[in-house]
Amino acid sequence: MPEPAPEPTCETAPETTPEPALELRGITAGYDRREPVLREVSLTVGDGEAVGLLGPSGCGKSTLARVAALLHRPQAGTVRLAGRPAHGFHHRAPRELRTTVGVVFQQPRLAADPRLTLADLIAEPLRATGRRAEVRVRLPALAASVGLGGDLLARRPHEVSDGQLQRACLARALVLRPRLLVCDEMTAMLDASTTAALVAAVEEYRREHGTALLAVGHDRVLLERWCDRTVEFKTLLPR
Ligand SMILES: Nc1ncnc2c1ncn2[C@@H]1O[C@H](COP(=O)(O)OP(=O)(O)OP(=O)(O)O)[C@@H](O)[C@H]1O
Repeated sequence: MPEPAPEPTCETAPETTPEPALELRGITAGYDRREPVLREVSLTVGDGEAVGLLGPSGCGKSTLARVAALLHRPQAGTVRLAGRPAHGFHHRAPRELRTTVGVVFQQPRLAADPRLTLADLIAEPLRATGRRAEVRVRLPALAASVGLGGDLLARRPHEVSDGQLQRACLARALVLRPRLLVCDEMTAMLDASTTAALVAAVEEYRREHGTALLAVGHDRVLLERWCDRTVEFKTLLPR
């Protein structure tokens, strides 16, 4: 006779919901303390979730993206990354918090150091965080996953197209395996086929690593296809 299955007990561990990748609460931020661009804005991106942020030009989407990426300090409000507070630091947030977010901007030529080869551009965050040994292991696969191969990696930004440079910027944003990727108009300067290739590369990466995404843009059709949900900037303001 087989042993009867044990009765379930109420001591079974409760199911835990993972912390959201990003929680912004009551964010007030801008460039002039008297006239903030963002006033008490709140936004949550769940663990592994993809959220598209839409809104009219100048409403503050990029400012919000920069707050989420810990590149712009808010005047008020709280920022949590994967449940950990990332606000209120005297200088800037510690490195292990900053590296939980990767960011890609609209204009790769403004974001990329013109002196570095694409290989060095992608690998630099690994070197800067003392993980030099991982460069040889991780770089070829990551570069290939964003569609960069052959001699492109040995070229400098002025020797490649905007699309190729943006692929390198995407790989750089992913090289430390962030929990959250922020794409601020990542494809705004690119043609349809390069846009499709970059979005596919992000999606492939997210499928493999469960990375959450905050994608800022104007292209509603693209963001609705790409993301789990889209939000209008105005809905993030207090009611
Ligand atoms: N570095 C800065 N210094 C001063 N003002 C800035 C700076 N960056 C942005 N602003 C201003 O903040 C406001 C919001 O800009 P932001 O770029 O966040 O808007 P956006 O919604 O992303 O716009 P777009 O869709 O056109 O990119 C604008 O009025 C802009 O002029």
